[in-house]
Amino acid sequence: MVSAKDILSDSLRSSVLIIKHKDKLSPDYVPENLPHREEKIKELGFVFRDLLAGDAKDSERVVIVGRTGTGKTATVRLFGKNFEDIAEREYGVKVKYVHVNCYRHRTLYLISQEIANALKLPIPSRGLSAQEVFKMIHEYLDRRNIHLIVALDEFGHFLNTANTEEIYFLVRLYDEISAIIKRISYIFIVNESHSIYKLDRSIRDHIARRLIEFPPYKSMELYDILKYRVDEAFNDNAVDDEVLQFISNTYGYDKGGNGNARIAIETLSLAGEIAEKEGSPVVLLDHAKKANSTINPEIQEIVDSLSYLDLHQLILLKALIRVLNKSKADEVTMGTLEEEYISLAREFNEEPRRHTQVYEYLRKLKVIGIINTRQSGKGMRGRTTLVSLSLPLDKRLDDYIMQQIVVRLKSKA
Ligand SMILES: Nc1ncnc2c1ncn2[C@@H]1O[C@H](COP(=O)(O)OP(=O)(O)OP(=O)(O)O)[C@@H](O)[C@H]1O
Repeated sequence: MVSAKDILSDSLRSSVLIIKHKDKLSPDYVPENLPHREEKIKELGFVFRDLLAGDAKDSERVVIVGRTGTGKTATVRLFGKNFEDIAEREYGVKVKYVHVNCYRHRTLYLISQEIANALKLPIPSRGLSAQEVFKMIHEYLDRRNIHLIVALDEFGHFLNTANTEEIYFLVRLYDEISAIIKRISYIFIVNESHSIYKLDRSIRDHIARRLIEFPPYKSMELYDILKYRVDEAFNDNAVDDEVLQFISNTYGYDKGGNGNARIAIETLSLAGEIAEKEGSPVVLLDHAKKANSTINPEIQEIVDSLSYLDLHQLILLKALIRVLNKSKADEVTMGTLEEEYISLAREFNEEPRRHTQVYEYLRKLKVIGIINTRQSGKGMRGRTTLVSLSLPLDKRLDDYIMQQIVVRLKSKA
């Protein structure tokens, strides 16, 4: 009998490795180049270029805003590292860049400690306040003639938890510390712009003067990002072009996706692992599809179940998407939905089904998990059923439903 050890040893020896640098697919890895973020790096350079003058007296601040996975962290980190280098080598100016994650360090005190640690500045063990630590940091920079750029990533967490005085102290530092040369500059990274607009005006006006927006990636942008990662992390010719097209079309913002590079890279990485596990020397479309359904299991299951629905159930679903799109609301009343269904069925030259049948369809769609229903509470005349979609309104879903309707209509003809 073959021992378990032999089986393991054989499988290890014969396994095909197509990912040569796994670390380059990890979310923390910052590549040397960030396709489609070159302009943002230039904009950051523009904001901080006065620090290179040698006699810079003012500090700078800028807010970076964008959805998750739009490259905010990676871009700012890459900028910081390169800016430090260029300042020293080409201008003989000392600039230090420090990146603080405010999710992990969400109080003023923890932020001050983190900056001090990054500068290797020993803090006396007697309990100093955060304000005192900031003063020490400033004096340290002054003594060594250093300008500091602090990136405050996930800054929304600090804004949501800190009290007004702390926020005020941090962002209006040089109202509190008197200095001839203001040595500490900031990059505030926030996930959505509204967290800034909720702020007190005196703080908001102070930080939101300069804003750099990071839009969600379009599919051709994701394609370039993925291609670059493939070159860095995979063996030559190990990834089929269809894989890149599939992933970038799935997540591209212009194709109805969320424009999130992190998920796109994660899908690529997982597709690579699946291919390796199956012993395939090349990552193929099928591996990418499997990876995608692992990452989005519920959505995939629901989308699969659409192919079992019949024509009028699909028309009802399409009608729901249409009214939700029109009304920009999250839910619609049964009455409105039914009216839309009737008119849509007629557009397709179909005789609309009767009310009881439509109710039955709704029940079926609810069982599949694609819609939710609830009874309206107080505040509405009578009681009515409110219907909502349980998936995000997504153009791809809409297109897919339409495609299924067309298939059903054709097979009837
Ligand atoms: N233009 C790009 N080129 C290459 N890789 C990119 C690019 N943009 C983002 N990435 C990669 O995508 C992942 C997510 O990016 P990043 O963490 O910078 O996004 P983020 O906007 O800061 O998201 P969050 O708000 O969730 O922190 C990282 O692995 C990053 O390296």
